[in-house]
Amino acid sequence: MKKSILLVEDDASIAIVITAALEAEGFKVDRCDSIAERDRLLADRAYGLMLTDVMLTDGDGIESLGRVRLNCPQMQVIILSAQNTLDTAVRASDTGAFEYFPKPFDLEELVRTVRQAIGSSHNAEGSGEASDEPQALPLVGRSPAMQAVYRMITRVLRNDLTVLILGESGTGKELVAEAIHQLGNRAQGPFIAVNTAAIPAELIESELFGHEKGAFTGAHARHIGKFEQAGGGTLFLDEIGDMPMQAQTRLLRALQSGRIRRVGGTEEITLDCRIVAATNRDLVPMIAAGQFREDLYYRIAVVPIELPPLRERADDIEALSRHFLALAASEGLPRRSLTAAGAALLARQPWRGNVRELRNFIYRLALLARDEVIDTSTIEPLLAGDGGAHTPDDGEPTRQADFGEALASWLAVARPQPGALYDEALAAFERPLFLHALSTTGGNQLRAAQLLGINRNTLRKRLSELDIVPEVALAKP
Ligand SMILES: Nc1ncnc2c1ncn2[C@@H]1O[C@H](COP(=O)(O)OP(=O)(O)OP(=O)(O)O)[C@@H](O)[C@H]1O
Repeated sequence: MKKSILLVEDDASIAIVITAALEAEGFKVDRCDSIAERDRLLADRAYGLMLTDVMLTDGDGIESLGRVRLNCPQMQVIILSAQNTLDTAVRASDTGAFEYFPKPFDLEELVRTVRQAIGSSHNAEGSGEASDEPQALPLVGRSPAMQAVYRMITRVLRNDLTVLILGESGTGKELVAEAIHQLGNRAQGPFIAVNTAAIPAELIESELFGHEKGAFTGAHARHIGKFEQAGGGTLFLDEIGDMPMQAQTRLLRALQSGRIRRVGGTEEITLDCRIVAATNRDLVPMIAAGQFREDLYYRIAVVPIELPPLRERADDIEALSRHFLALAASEGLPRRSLTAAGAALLARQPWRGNVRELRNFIYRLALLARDEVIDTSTIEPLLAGDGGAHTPDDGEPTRQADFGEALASWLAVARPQPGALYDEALAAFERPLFLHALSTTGGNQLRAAQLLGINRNTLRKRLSELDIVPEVALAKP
C-alpha cells in the first residue's frame, strides 16, 4: 500500500522536483500551495507525513502548525524554509516537527529523511483513509469552533500562563486541560485534577495545600496537598465557580504569592505548577452577585478558552460518533459502523449534555444495536428513549435492555481496568442496589437483607467492602 505525503509548497519548480523524487520512491504525493488548501486536504484524508514550506501564498505555514498537529497527531511534519533564521528554526522545532530543512537542500538527504520520518510514524501504513482506531490525542473535531480552541491551546504550550476553560458541562473542558498538559512544557510532570466542588468546604484547604500531622482532629499523618502533588506539572482546578468564598481567598493568596503553607505548618513551599481552571458557571454575574472574587477571576482568566456547546459545532458530531464507536470497540464492545444517514440524524440532535451525552449514547448504541451497521432505524428508537434498539422482533422492550443501557453508560465513563471488569461492574451495580434496599427499609440492615434475599452478614460485609456507611449514605439529600 502506498504511503501518502502532503507537500505544501508554492514554488512550482521545487514542488515538481520533490514530487518526482518521492514518487520514484513509491510514495503517493498530493500537492497544494496554500494553508487553506492544505487544511481542506487534511480534513479529507489522513497522511503519514506533511512536507511544508513556511512562507505560503496565504500566510505563515508554521503559525498554524500547532493546530494541524492537534488534529493529526500521528502525522509527521518536515519543514522546508528559505528563511534560515534562528527564529524560524526555533519556531519549527517548537511545533515538534520531525526535521527542519533550510533551503537550498540536498534532495537525496531530504528523501532519506522522509523515509526515516515515515518509518518512525505510528501511522506508517498511511493508507490515505481516515483511521477507525482511536487517536493518540483524544480531542476530536475540525469545526471552525474547535479550530479556534486549538489556536488558543497552541498559544499556551510554550509558557506557564494560567488558563481558564469555560463551557457547558460535558463540552470537553477536562480533555482540553489534559491536551494543554500533554503538549506543553510540563508534559513530563504530573497532571493532577481536583474537582473543587466535590470537596467539603472545611477540607478544601487541606486538600489543596496539604496539612501537617496533628494540624486538626483526625490529621493522623502529614498530607501532601494537590498543589505539591502537581509539582513540575499541571494542576487542574475543575468547577472553580463552585469553590466556597473562604477557599477562594486562600487560593488567591497562594497564586499571588506563588507560595503555600500546609495547614498547621510553618514551612513556605514555592509553587511549581501550571494552573488550569475550568467552570461551567458564568463567573461575571457571580462576581456582581458577590459569589466569586473579582481579583481571583482576573488572576485565573489570564488566557480564557471557551468551549462551545456541541449544538454549535454540529459538523463535529459525525467524527465524534465514529471516534466513540472505535473507542467502544477498543474497550471490548462489539465493533460497529455508522451509515451516513445515521450520522446525519445524530448531527441533528440537540445533545444538551454535550459530548458526554453523545459519548454515552454511542456506547449504548454499540452495545444494544442488533446489526453491525448502525442506521437511522437503530438510532431512532434509542433516541426516543424506549430502549427499542435492543428490542426483540415483537418490539417489546426487555428488562435486560434496561440494565444493558445502564451498563453501556457506565462503561462509557468508568473505563474499568482489564481483568477487573467483573468486580468493578458488580460493585457499580451493588452500590445503588444496596442503597435502594436500605432506603426502602429506613436503614434497617436486617430488613434490607431480607428484601434483597441475601444473608445479613453478607450484606454487612459487602457494605463495608464498598465503603457504604448506611447512616451517612441515607443522610445525603
Ligand atoms: N473533542 C472531543 N473529542 C473526544 N472526546 C471528547 C471531546 N470533548 C469531550 N469528549 C469526551 O466527552 C466526555 C466529557 O468531557 P469532559 O469531562 O472533558 O467535559 P467537561 O466539560 O470537563 O465536563 P464537566 O463540566 O461536567 O466536568 C469525556 O468522556 C471526554 O473524553
